[in-house]
Amino acid sequence: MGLLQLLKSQFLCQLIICYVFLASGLIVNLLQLCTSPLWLINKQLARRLNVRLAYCISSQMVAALEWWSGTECTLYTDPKSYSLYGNENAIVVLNHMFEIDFLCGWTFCERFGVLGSSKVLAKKELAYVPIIGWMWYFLEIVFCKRKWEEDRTTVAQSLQRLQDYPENFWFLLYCEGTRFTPKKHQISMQVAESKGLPKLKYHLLPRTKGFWVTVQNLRGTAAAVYDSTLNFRNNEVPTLLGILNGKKYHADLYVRRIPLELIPEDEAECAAWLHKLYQEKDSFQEHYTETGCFPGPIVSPARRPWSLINWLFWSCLLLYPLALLLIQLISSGSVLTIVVSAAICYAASAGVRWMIGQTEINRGSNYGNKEVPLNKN
Ligand SMILES: CC/C=C\C/C=C\C/C=C\C/C=C\C/C=C\C/C=C\CCC(=O)SCCNC(=O)CCNC(=O)[C@H](O)C(C)(C)COP(=O)(O)OP(=O)(O)OC[C@H]1O[C@@H](n2cnc3c(N)ncnc32)[C@H](O)[C@@H]1OP(=O)(O)O
Ligand SMILES: CCCCCCCCCCCCCCCCCC(=O)OC[C@@H](O)COP(=O)(O)O
Repeated sequence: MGLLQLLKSQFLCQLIICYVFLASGLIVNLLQLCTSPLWLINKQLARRLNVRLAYCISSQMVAALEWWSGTECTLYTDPKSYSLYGNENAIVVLNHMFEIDFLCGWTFCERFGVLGSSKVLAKKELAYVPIIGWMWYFLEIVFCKRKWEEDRTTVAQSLQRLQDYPENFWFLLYCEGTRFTPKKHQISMQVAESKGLPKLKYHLLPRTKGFWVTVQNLRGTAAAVYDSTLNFRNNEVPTLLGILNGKKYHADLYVRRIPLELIPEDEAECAAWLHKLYQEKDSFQEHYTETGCFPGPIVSPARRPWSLINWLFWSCLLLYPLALLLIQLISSGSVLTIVVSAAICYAASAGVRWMIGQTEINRGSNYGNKEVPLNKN
């Protein structure tokens, strides 16, 4: 292990990264709250401000991936589509198998200049995660309860609000609805069988309603669907804790641009289209497993310095007062003050650990885990 790698694996370094993230995140959340009155006066300006404020938070996680862990992200795509990425609104359909797939998605958003405005159809539980969830509230992220009866109107309404969004955005949709586990896979394949659909090896059966409602409500707003399939080299199982430890991974992303006009308007036809798309995605994963690459030319965008610059800015701003505070604390000699400060540090690190836990598959939800009564055709 090299010296730099040893440094990266030190708990103190990780503590500093988490402290900067936590302190700057709460400051940004507060600034976002301060933009509330502006929404009534100049909504578009409030949105633009929030895009930049959100960038301050999400780009720190991107910096951890790109600059701290040195993880490489390779893009396989058609060079003709490449020039459109970042210059139009798009719906991104991504497989949901890895704990850091959202972070790899964010990395590509950063490289194409849409990180601050990127959106997702997220489960409601994530709205309550401090910093990220609160930041999302001001970014007009679309939340769902994964109960169609309740979601059908709320999701459509939230999507309609994006029709006059002033910045280009990518709207991420994990059509599988939950992360891949062997049990969820087995149950969803029973559903596939009951519907007479071919079995998938690497994906759960996609839920089609969210996709249909998104396409219908973003017609005229988004230009295309970016069908994206992600995998990691050498059968790696990447984690956020691994990233914080400075572990380097290598992600490969295969993206196909599909103009929105090619997607059927009728709900049943749109569902069938999505099922076919997932069968194709499954074949790309099979190709990856067999050959170690995706079928397509590599056109990788380089990482940009902005996420690192943002992180250095917040570090300079927040580490100096922390150092002063520590010196004062030690020189005060008060046992009570030291014990209270240690308790605050402990509570903060437990909070961060809980947030990291939100990304862990073995702490995931039970959605898709319940056997459903099947009507065999
Ligand atoms: C150039 C570079 C390109 C790309 C870069 C990549 C990405 C970057 C882009 C953007 C980044 C932005 C942000 C990223 C940051 C963070 C993201 C973080 C995480 C958030 C992710 C989540 O929270 S995922 C969970 C929430 N989302 C979803 O669930 C979406 C999918 N779900 C749906 O669409 C659902 O339909 C629903 C949620 C709208 C409604 O849920 P409900 O449960 O009510 O579903 P259904 O009505 O669909 O279910 C009933 C039907 O499903 C059948 N069924 C039953 N059991 C199963 C089963 N186990 N598997 C499959 N199907 C099942 C059942 O038979 C019913 O069938 P019908 O025929 O009646 O439909
Ligand atoms: C600079 C770096 C500092 C890092 C330290 C702080 C880390 C804080 C991390 C907060 C992350 C919170 C946002 C998480 C997004 C999680 C995405 C995700 O994968 O959600 C799962 C859902 O899709 C499906 O849920 P399940 O049904 O599988 O259950």
